[in-house]
Amino acid sequence: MVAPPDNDVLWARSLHHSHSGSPALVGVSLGVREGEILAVCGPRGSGKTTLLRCLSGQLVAQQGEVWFNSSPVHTMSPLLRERLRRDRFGWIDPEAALVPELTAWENAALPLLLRGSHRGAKTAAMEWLERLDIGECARKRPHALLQAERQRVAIARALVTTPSVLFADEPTATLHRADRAQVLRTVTAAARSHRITVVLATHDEDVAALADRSLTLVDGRRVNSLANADAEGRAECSLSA
Ligand SMILES: Nc1ncnc2c1ncn2[C@@H]1O[C@H](COP(=O)(O)OP(=O)(O)OP(=O)(O)O)[C@@H](O)[C@H]1O
Repeated sequence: MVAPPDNDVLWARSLHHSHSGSPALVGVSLGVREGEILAVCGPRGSGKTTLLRCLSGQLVAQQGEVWFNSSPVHTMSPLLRERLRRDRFGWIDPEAALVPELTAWENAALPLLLRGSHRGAKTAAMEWLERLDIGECARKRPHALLQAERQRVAIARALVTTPSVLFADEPTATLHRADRAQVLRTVTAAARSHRITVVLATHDEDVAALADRSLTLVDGRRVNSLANADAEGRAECSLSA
């Protein structure tokens, strides 16, 4: 087992994974630099979600390696992987799964509350809700929120711990076009200002254009990697993959 390059926060080598015998990832390798925003593009069923789940330690690929900050994720115990996800990663799903009994701010603060970081949890959650333009919804429960508002709460929850890496799986797929651009700009600006590395799965070219770099999967295989010359406010471009 050879350790990855020091300057990649996340690194994967030759990932292979099948679901019930049908291949979802076929030899995918990549590296992501600290603070980089990488878009993982590809049509439906091309393996984007499976790749994000392998990189974040939710799933261990049947073959291949995943490293986070020079630690092998693929050989970690389930408990260590869970801790890694809780302490260092944020995750946004296409549709918000919020706790119905909790208010918006309590949902957003949940990762901090679960860590036992009660002090400052509400302030941090409120700051993210304000930044995502839903501060006035803080006391509402999910059933009283619009779908777009629920998704913003889920985004606030993913950012509230200031994770090292944010995994965003089609984070704006359920939003209207106008909402989509604004939410994505907020997320990418927040990531850049806090040096959060982002791995963003999308099949939308407009979304991918906000990243520093994009790679494309087709039928579970990597077909290219492009630096986005005009990504907004981008950090220095990484060509490490
Ligand atoms: N839990 C599962 N059980 C069986 N097959 C699965 C499972 N998850 C994914 N697949 C299959 O694996 C392949 C890759 O799916 P994946 O969800 O990773 O792709 P995707 O690019 O994220 O697609 P989408 O844009 O539709 O979410 C697809 O053929 C999909 O049907």
